[in-house]
Amino acid sequence: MISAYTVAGVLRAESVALQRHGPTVLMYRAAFAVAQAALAGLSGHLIPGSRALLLVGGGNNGGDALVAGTILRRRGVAVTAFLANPKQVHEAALAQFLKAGGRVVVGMENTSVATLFGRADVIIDGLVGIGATPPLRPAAAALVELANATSAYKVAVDIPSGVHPDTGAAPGVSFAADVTVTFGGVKTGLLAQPGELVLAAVGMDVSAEAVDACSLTEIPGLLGDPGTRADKYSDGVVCVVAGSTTYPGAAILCVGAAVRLRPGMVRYAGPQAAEVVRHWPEAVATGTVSGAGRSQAWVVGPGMGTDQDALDRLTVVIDKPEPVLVDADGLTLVSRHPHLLVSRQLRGRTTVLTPHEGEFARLFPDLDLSDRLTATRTAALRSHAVVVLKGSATIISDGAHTFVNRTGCGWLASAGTGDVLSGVIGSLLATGAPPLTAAAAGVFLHGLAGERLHAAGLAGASQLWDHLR
Ligand SMILES: NC(=O)C1=CN([C@@H]2O[C@H](COP(=O)(O)OP(=O)(O)OC[C@H]3O[C@@H](n4cnc5c(N)ncnc54)[C@H](O)[C@@H]3O)[C@@H](O)[C@H]2O)[C@@H](O)CC1
Ligand SMILES: [K+]
Repeated sequence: MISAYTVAGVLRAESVALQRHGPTVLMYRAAFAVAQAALAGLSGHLIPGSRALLLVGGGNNGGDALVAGTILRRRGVAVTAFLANPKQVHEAALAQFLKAGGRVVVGMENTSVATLFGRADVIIDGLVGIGATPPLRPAAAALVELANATSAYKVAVDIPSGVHPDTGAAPGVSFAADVTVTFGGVKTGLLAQPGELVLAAVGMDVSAEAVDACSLTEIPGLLGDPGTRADKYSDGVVCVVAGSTTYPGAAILCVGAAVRLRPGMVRYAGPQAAEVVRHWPEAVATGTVSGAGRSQAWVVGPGMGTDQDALDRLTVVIDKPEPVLVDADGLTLVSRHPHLLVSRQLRGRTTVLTPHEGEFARLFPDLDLSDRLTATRTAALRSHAVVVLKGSATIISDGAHTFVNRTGCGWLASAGTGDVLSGVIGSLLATGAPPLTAAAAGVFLHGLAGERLHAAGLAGASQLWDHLR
């Protein structure tokens, strides 16, 4: 797991490190890591003769960029610094940069800006770091837009400018980093960002400042070994309540994910019982929820529709004492009938909600989705549920602990993959895993399966099955 830190925590650790090492050493270490990342991005180019462009703001973040530029300059890279705020620039870093033969550009009118950006092989974003709050001022925003329009390799210093370091919110334009080199500790706002993340310790000890927003890398340790369990019942039974005559595929995808993930028993209850058994002879299927038999967890909603019949099925499942995962049409129905969730909440029953952003907005219309971390945490606290906000970086929270997932790839946003995810998480819930662990691990495995499928040159929700075990 990657622990993450708020700006306040990093600043406390930084003040200790500054006393011990002094500002010059810290900045040099930070800049060295940035220069290394830039050189790695230039691989394939001849280093002497390649071009780097620095976007330099008025604070220490700009100072880091200038020192990184100095290091690159000494390696033979042609480096130009665009000073966004020439009246306020890190003087010592600028002096070193000029001494090393760096070139400085001030203001848009002094040069052919398009040529400058268009020719750059690498662009280093040192406009603002953790000392600023987005949105960016217009001058900085304009530079970021120019940079984002190029195909240069993009390196962000500490945090992509325009991204809130604590929350990951980007209320305006933000630097589209290929890699972010962050110092001391990973800022919580970075966990939800796309792109590679490099941590440069620089000599700060942040251990006392960890917060509980994590990225998952240690799934096997979180889940037990299914091979050691005794029989089909001891591993937990999940019952899937999904599908309709309009959407039979959702039932098959959701059941299939559960069947393929774990060898224990999978039940299905709904109008697609015959189709489900035709696809998955392992599943035990029945037409009605009341006829489904005992289960240790329930998945309700994918493709079930939103008519009275669907509402009736949902209402029966909602009343179950076991953990219930509500997805898709189930979420739409819950947003129309909020008392259904409240009844589980009042009885202290485990609920997992897996909305995409549209469903989230219907469920929690007042929560601001430009800050996805806070929105998910608040939704979890309010609903007493584990909330899984799906997206390019899926966020999983029970209100107290928050995970941010970094596995997956773009096509996982396509139709049917959500049904597979519900089956995966439901299947893990049935093992008795703590709901937050089941949800976070399920999202991780689903993303990993997507990555493997993509690497194999394939895409399609039903093929995810082959990569789940
Ligand atoms: N934590 C550490 O130990 C280290 C921190 N360092 C760097 O120092 C940075 C923090 O430096 P500072 O505190 O000087 O702050 P920043 O450099 O992050 O930001 C301050 C600058 O941003 C401008 N600014 C503020 N709001 C803005 C907005 N909305 N739009 C555009 N410009 C805006 C200010 O006018 C000022 O010039 C870190 O992010 C990191 O890059 C490094 O020097 C290495 C060591
Ligand atoms: K930056």
